[in-house]
Amino acid sequence: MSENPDLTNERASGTFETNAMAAVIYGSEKFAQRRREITEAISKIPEFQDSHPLVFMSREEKISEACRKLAVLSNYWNSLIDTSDEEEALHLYREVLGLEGHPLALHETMFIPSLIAQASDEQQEKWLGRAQRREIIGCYAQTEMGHGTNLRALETTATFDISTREFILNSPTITSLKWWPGALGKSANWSIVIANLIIKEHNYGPHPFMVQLRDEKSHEPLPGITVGDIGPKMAFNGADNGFLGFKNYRIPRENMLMRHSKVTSDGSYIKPPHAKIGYSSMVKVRSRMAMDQGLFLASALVIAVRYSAVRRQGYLEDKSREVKVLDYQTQQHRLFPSIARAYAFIFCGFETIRLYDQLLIDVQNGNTSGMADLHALTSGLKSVVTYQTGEGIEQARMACGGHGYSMASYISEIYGVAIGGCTYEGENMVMLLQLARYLVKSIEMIQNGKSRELGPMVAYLAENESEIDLNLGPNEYLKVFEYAARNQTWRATEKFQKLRNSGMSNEEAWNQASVELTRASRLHTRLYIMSTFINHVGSIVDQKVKGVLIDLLNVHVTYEVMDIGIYVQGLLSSNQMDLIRNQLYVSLETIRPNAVSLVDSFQISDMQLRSVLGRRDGNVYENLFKWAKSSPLNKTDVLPSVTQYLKPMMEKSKL
Ligand SMILES: CCCCCCCC/C=C\CCCCCCCCCCCC(=O)SCCNC(=O)CCNC(=O)[C@H](O)C(C)(C)COP(=O)(O)OP(=O)(O)OC[C@H]1O[C@@H](n2cnc3c(N)ncnc32)[C@H](O)[C@@H]1OP(=O)(O)O
Ligand SMILES: Cc1cc2nc3c(=O)[nH]c(=O)nc-3n(C[C@H](O)[C@H](O)[C@H](O)COP(=O)(O)OP(=O)(O)OC[C@H]3O[C@@H](n4cnc5c(N)ncnc54)[C@H](O)[C@@H]3O)c2cc1C
Repeated sequence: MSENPDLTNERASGTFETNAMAAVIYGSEKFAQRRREITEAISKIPEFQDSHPLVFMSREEKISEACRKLAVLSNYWNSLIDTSDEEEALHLYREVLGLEGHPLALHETMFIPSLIAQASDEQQEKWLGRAQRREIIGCYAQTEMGHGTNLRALETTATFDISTREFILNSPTITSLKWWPGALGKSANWSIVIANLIIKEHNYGPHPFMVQLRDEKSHEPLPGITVGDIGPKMAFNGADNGFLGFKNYRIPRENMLMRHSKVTSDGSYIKPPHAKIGYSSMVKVRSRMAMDQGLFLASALVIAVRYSAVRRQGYLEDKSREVKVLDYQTQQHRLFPSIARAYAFIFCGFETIRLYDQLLIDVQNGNTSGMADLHALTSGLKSVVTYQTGEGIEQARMACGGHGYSMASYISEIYGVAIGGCTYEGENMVMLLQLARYLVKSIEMIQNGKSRELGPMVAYLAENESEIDLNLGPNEYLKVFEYAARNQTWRATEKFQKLRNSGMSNEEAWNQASVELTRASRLHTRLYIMSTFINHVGSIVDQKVKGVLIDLLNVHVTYEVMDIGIYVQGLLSSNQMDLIRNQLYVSLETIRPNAVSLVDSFQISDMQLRSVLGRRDGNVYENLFKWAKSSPLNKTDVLPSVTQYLKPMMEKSKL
C-alpha cells in the first residue's frame, strides 16, 4: 500500500535531509549509517519478527519470545554488528527485542560493565570472556526487599572464613532477600551480588561478589540458594525480575571482585582508592540514561507527530475539509517542546557516556578525582530526564486521543518502561538530593573565598547578575536559567544553614530544606541540558540542519524559561515574559513544516516502534482495523464466557 499522502506532503515540506539530521543526532555519519545498515539487515531475517503482536501475549509468552529471539541472535551476532561497539549492540537489541525487557538486558548493561570496572585482571581473564561470549548469563543483585536507596543498610552478608578462605553468604531476614534484579528470577546463572563484607566481626560495608546461582548444565538453583520471579510489573514484563536468598552459601575468596578493594588469604582488608568506587556500575547506567530516555521520548513522539499529521479533526478557516490535528497550536505546544527535549537529552547522553568512558580510564590509572563530579551530574540528569520523559510521553499519548489509549499505539508500554527509570538506579528525589550535596558544598566554597576552585559546571554560582536582553538569542536565555538556578541554590543552601545554625541537627536541617534543595538540583540540571543543547547546535556544520536545530532550540529555550517563570520573577518584567511567550508561539509555527522530518530523523524503524498509529507509511485506519481483528477475543464470535455466564443470566432475567 502506498504512503498516506498527508505524510508524503509533510515530508516534502521538510527543509533538510533526514539522514544528515540523523548523523547529528547519533553523533556521526558513520554510526547513523551503521544503524540503518543494521536495521536493513535485520528486516531480512524473518525469525526476528514478532511471532504475533507482543501486546496480545501473556508474560510467559513475552519472556519465551524474547529468549527465542536471543537464541536466533546468537547465530547472527558477529555478522550484524561490530561486537566491540556498545552503541551498535544496543541498537541491535532495541531493534530485535524492543523495550519490554529481556533476559540479557542486565547482563549487558550491568553484569559485564561491573566485571570491567570491578574485577581484577585475573578475574576478568576467568569470567569476562565467558560473559561476553554469553556462555553464562549474569545479573546485578543489589536491592533488597527492605532496602534499595540506602545501600548502607543492606543486610546480606559475606563473612570471611579464614580457615577455608571462603566467603559465607547469608540473607538473615525476609527484608534482606534480594528483590528486583532483572533476569535473576529465571534466566541468570551468575550474578554480581552486593553484600556486606564481614571479616573478624568487622563490617566493611557493601562490596561486589561474583556468585554462581544455578548449575550450568541443569540450570537448577544451587543448594543454599532460594531464587524466583517477583511477578508482573507495571511494564518490563519481558524481563524476569527476581528474588534471591542465601543460606550459608560458600564462595571462594577469589570471587570477591578485587580490582579496587581486596581481602588477602590471611583476612587482611585493603581499602579502595575511593570509598564509593564500588558504586561504579550504577554511575555507568546513570550515564547512559539521558540517551536511553531520550530515545523512549523520541519513540512516543514519532508516533504522536506522524499520527497528528494524518488525523483530521475539526476545522480552521477552510470548512470543506477537517484539518490535521498537528495544525492546532495546542497540539504543537503539547508536542514540539518535547521534540526539543528528546534531541537535548540524546546530546546530553552522548556527553555523559563519553565522560563515563574517560572516568573509567582515569580510575584504572589510579585517578579518582572525577568521580564526585560525574556522580553529581548523572544523579541530577537521570532524575530530570526520566521525569520529563514520562511527562512528554503522557502528553504524546493524550495528543493521540482515544487511539492513544489503545495498546495499538504502544505508547502506554513505552511510558511504563520509561518511568521505571524514575525509580531504578536510585529513586529520583534521593538522587536530586545527592546533587544538592554537591551544590551546597559549592556554595560553601564560595562563602569561604574559594570560588576559583569551583569546577566549570558550578562556576556560575559565584557570578553576579547581569542585564538580560532577550532579543539576543539562546545565550541570553541561558543567563536567565543561570539566574534561576543560582538564586534557588543560594536560597536553599541558606535555608539549610540557617536551620542548622539555629541548633537543629545536620540531618534534620537537611530534611527541612530538602524540597528547596531538590528544586535547586532540578534547575541546575535543566541549565546543564540547555547549555549542552546550545553548544551542540553551535558545533554543527551542515547549514540546513543547523538552521532547523536553531529553530528547535528557540522552542526549547522559550518553553523552558516560561516553565520556570516563578523563579525569574525578580529578573524579568511581565513585558519581557509576554515577549518570551510570543517568541515561543512564533517558534512553534516556524518548526511546524519540519515536525514530521524532525521525528523521522530519529530513524526508529516500524519493527522497533510496534505502533499502528506511528507507522512510517501513515496508513493508520486500515491497519488499526486489521490489528483489532487479530485480537484473541475475536477468534470466535461467541465467547465461552457469554455461553457460560451471560446467556444463562439473560435467560434467567426473562423469566
Ligand atoms: C539503562 C541502560 C539501558 C540500556 C538499554 C538499551 C535499550 C535496550 C532497550 C530495551 C531493553 C530494556 C533494558 C533496560 C535495562 C533496564 C536497566 C534497569 C537497571 C536497574 C538496575 C538497578 O536499579 S541496580 C540498583 C540501583 N540502586 C541504586 O541506585 C541505589 C541508590 N543509592 C545509592 O547510590 C547510594 O545509596 C547513595 C548515593 C544514595 C548514598 O550512598 P551512601 O550512603 O554510601 O553515601 P552518602 O549519601 O553518605 O554520601 C557520601 C559521599 O559519597 C558520595 N558518593 C555517593 N555515591 C557516589 C558515587 N557513585 N561516586 C562518587 N561519590 C559518590 C556522595 O556524593 C557523598 O559525598 P560528600 O562529599 O560527602 O557529599
Ligand atoms: C524496573 C526496575 C528494575 C530494577 N532492576 C534492578 C536490578 O537489576 N538490580 C537491583 O539491584 N535493583 C533493581 N531495581 C531496584 C531499584 O534500584 C530500586 O527500587 C531503587 O533504587 C529505589 O529504591 P527503593 O525501591 O528502596 O525505594 P525507596 O528508597 O524505598 O523509596 C520510597 C520513597 O522513599 C523516598 N526516600 C527514600 N530515601 C529517602 C531519603 N534519604 N530522602 C528522601 N526521600 C527518600 C523516595 O524518594 C521514595 O519516594 C529495579 C527497579 C525497577 C523498578
